[in-house]
Amino acid sequence: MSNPILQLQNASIYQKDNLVLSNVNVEINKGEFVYLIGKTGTGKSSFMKTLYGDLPLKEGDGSIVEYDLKTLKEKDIPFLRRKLGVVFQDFKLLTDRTINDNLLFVLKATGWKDKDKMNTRIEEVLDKVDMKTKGFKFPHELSGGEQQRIAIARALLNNPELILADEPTGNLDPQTSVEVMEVLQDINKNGNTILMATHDYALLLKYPSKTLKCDNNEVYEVVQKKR
Ligand SMILES: Nc1ncnc2c1ncn2[C@@H]1O[C@H](COP(=O)(O)OP(=O)(O)OP(=O)(O)O)[C@@H](O)[C@H]1O
Repeated sequence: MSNPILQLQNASIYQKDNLVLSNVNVEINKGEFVYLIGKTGTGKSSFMKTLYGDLPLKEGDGSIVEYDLKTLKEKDIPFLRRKLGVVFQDFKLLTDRTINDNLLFVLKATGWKDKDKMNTRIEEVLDKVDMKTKGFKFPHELSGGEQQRIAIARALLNNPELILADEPTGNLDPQTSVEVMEVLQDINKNGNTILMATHDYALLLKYPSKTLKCDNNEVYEVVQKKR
């Protein structure tokens, strides 16, 4: 039985008054790994931003992790983001504190209070991305691939129902991209649903999965050829 975690119907995606994508009909079910591809400027980031409440959904209908995007209020956004894990191309780690303190910052900001529980959760997520021994380091002491693994760990802290990854391998070399992708694949196999925007076609070929394409102001599902 399908169990949509994300549903858009006749949605239009705007950047201010500019229509970026129209008539978007997309459904993502629990447990899926879905790519969002398309040339630069075709609207991948705008699509993602609409999903995490950074751009308003002005036309059409949309629901994500049980939030109605059409009626989403400013005050709902922090709560929506707690049910989403968002991963960016440029990692967005806080440079003035250690990895452990980066993760602690997010836990405190999202309402965690118990110190032991917070430390346990930090260990758990670092373990999931194979970075358990690196918590004491500062971001600049880690490689790009390691920083991205930390960003994925941070996204996992609150057990998100959906992970939105916008070009997570965009700043990484091909070998490191594969390593980060392996982490995302493992997380998906453990039950997390992932939507990943990318223009890395090598990854698509290596890890084939459901693919949505932005092109010509539309989003449609690509049927991958069997090789
Ligand atoms: N802040 C903004 N204000 C106005 N227009 C914007 C803004 N950001 C992006 N756009 C426009 O919206 C369109 C889609 O951009 P978007 O960043 O979503 O594309 P993208 O597919 O993610 O590209 P890339 O792969 O380069 O990140 C482009 O025409 C872009 O110029």
